[in-house]
Amino acid sequence: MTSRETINNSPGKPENHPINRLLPSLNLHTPPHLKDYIPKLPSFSNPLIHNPLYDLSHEFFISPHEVVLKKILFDYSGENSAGDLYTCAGPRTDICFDPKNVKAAIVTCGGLCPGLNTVIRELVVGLWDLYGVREIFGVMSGYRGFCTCELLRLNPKTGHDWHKRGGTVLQTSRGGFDLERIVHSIEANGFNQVYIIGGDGTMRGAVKIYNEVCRRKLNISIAGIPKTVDNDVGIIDRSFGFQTAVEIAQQAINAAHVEAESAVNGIGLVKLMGRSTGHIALHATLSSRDVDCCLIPENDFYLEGKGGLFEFLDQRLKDNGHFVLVVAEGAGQNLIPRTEEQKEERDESGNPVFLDVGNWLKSELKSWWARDHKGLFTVKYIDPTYMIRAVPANATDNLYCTLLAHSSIHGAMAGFTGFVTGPINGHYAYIPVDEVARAKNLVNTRDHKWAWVRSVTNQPDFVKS
Ligand SMILES: Nc1ncnc2c1ncn2[C@@H]1O[C@H](COP(=O)(O)OP(=O)(O)OP(=O)(O)O)[C@@H](O)[C@H]1O
Ligand SMILES: O=P(O)(O)OC[C@H]1O[C@](O)(CO)[C@@H](O)[C@@H]1O
Ligand SMILES: [Mg+2]
Repeated sequence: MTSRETINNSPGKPENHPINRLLPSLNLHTPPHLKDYIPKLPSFSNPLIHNPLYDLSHEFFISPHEVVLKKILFDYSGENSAGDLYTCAGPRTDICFDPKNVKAAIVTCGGLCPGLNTVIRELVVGLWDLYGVREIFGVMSGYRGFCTCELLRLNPKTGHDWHKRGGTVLQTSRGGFDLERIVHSIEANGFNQVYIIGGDGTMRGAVKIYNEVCRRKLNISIAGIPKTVDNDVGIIDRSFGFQTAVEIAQQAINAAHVEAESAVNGIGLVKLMGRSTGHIALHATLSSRDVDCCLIPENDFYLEGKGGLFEFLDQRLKDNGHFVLVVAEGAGQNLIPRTEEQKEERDESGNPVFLDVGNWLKSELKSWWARDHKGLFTVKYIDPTYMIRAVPANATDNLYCTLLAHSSIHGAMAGFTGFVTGPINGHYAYIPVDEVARAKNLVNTRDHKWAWVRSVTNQPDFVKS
């Protein structure tokens, strides 16, 4: 349902200006709208027009033509250097739901992430205060809650302090996705706005729900809110809770550094979350500056021989007497010996189950030292695991969650559906959910950030010569 229009008018520029060459290559990624399949959708005035708290005189409402440019830095003299435009998020003058008739459902799926409770709280407060919606329900325990019909009635009073709490008051789960039962439950309960908060797996589920709702031509808006502590969701700038997680990860690295420095040939080994992406490890490394080597899933490494980890570590121990090693949980999985059964292991959502790279590294380090060295040697392994994600959001993430939730409400009220809300270059946008479900945000080991890690740590590139 994603429509891509080509923009080809260029007001105010001389015909031969080089920037004109960009215009044919701009793609507008419009989120689906209920009108796509319900042509006679009613229209209502946005109640914010009568809200005395808002100054409507200056660019308050978003026009249908306001867009956010994905790639804001480009060379306009080059070929194919322009890019993608996304619909600007925010309130519209006309909305497609009468707030009196809105019945909203909110669900959280997948792993925890700091800020989940803030998003839930702000969805409730925003629906209630901005639009006057009174029928708001939490669906308990992820997608499974639609099937069991476990609902929790929500209002701003019940959720007033949720932004101060880690976790999700609605509980979450993996697996249990049953499309038929979910859409049946949405219809049977009379929900006409469904807010789905989750990561890449959740968004793949949201695409299926949206497609089925669309096929049945139901007047129901499906709104996705991207959540993942790993920061692996593509297109958007970053996911909420990520900064909080990086902050907490610092504490683990600090402790590892203190332990390593205080021992003879001390190694401080920290394993951080990051299933298939090393964003947390990378950002924590860059912020800390105490890290000697950072291992991420996007950059293969090896232990023995020239250019390997042990050679580097040996030299650092000789130079500094200690070593801090940060490893993302998804790194080195191809190096750890495993049984056929372990290779096949999946969690309830179908995600591969990892072996503990930290424990494996610890044991490899000890064997290496015993084999090739004499004298004292200590490895202190710190695995903060869930501690970095089971905390309340920090101030920045709390604000982000609030804007995200309110932008999402404005989008659903305006009749958008099958969309995800997220910041693109600092501006909130509505992105087709199928694009978000496909886009993966990996660490680009060829960009300046990874180069910066290499220059801070001086670690090898692990490319075998
Ligand atoms: N391809 C898919 N189709 C339908 N549902 C899916 C799909 N992939 C995952 N899901 C469902 O989405 C929910 C969450 O998925 P998953 O456990 O992979 O977490 P996630 O949303 O990726 O979040 P995170 O990885 O940040 O923890 C689960 O209920 C799972 O069954
Ligand atoms: O919550 P679970 O099922 O233990 O899964 C943990 C995984 O969830 C995440 O926190 C988010 O995907 C990963 O970093 C981690 O591998
Ligand atoms: Mg995921």
